[in-house]
Amino acid sequence: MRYRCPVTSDREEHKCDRCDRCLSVMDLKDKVAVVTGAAQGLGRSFVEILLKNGSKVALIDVNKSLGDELKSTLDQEYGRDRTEFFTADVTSEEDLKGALEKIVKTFGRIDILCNNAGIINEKHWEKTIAVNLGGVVRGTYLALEHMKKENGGNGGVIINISSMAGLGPLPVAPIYTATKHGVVGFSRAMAAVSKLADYGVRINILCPWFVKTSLLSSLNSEDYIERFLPLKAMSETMIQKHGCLEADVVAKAFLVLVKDESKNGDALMIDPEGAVFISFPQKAKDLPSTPVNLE
Ligand SMILES: NC(=O)C1=CN([C@@H]2O[C@H](COP(=O)(O)OP(=O)(O)OC[C@H]3O[C@@H](n4cnc5c(N)ncnc54)[C@H](O)[C@@H]3O)[C@@H](O)[C@H]2O)C=CC1
Ligand SMILES: CCCCC/C=C\C=C\C(=O)C/C=C\C/C=C\CCCC(=O)O
Repeated sequence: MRYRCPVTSDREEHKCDRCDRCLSVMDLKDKVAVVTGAAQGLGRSFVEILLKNGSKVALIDVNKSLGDELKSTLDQEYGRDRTEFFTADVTSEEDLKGALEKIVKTFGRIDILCNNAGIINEKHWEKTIAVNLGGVVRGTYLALEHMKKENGGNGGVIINISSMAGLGPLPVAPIYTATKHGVVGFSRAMAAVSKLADYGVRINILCPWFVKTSLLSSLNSEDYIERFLPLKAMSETMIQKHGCLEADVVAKAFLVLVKDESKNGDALMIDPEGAVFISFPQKAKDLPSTPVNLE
């Protein structure tokens, strides 16, 4: 059957820059992907969309029982050789290093990493920083050792999960906001490093609006919001007004960041109105600004 562009309907050579033929697109068939925080919620949706696109997926989570349960569900649908579950806490260097080494032993390589594990806990804020920012830094550094071309890796792509709270403030959760801004800054800087040092690895960021997962129930726990409890109604109003995303919709945006080879250091924001790439200026000096008179 002759090719027909799904965007322009062209049958001949063309340049719409929107279809798979015009864009440089990563083929996920037989690629090896790793997802942290994979046992439920967004992580689970990322695992499933990678499997549907032909990848093998290593699931990492601190919750062993949920991870084992998901592994047996996936075995029935995709076959036993397509996934493996590894128990690891992303705050532990020993755990995560060990898990990635076992993954390379099992599957032979790592092509895709999604640093997704995250929590909201404003009371135990040091833990929130350790998981949300520390886990992303650790995962990125450890996986690059296996993925970068200078070490004999095949290159690939790392997707770090931030939030819209990585682009603007979520008043009910200042520490969470700080970690998610940190994920954006770290990922952009590492994307520049990867390009300059020719690692062959793209590093991108996903920034979702509120999603229907167990994380949302943090909003109902005084233990998690602590001193910011009076601001709880503000977040509830935001959700009532704009709605809440389904995890499988966010997974479609994740897939764009994985596949589009032209994206490195890019942040994709997704809310109930749709998905948009965020335009950051190249330099801080190019940010919108207002002069201040110091005299
Ligand atoms: N649900 C939402 O509204 C939004 C979530 N996000 C981000 O998406 C990511 C996933 O969140 P959800 O799926 O909503 O949460 P979730 O609570 O449904 O799932 C998180 C998973 O991470 C695992 N996990 C937690 N700490 C871990 C650790 N130290 N090591 C390994 N695994 C660990 C949990 O066991 C759980 O399986 C997080 O980074 C979150 O900040 C971003 C925007 C909105
Ligand atoms: C401590 C309880 C918080 C409960 C909220 C639960 C989950 C939230 C997860 C998020 O990542 C939040 C996602 C989107 C909203 C973030 C910022 C608001 C928009 C900022 C802006 O528009 O400038």
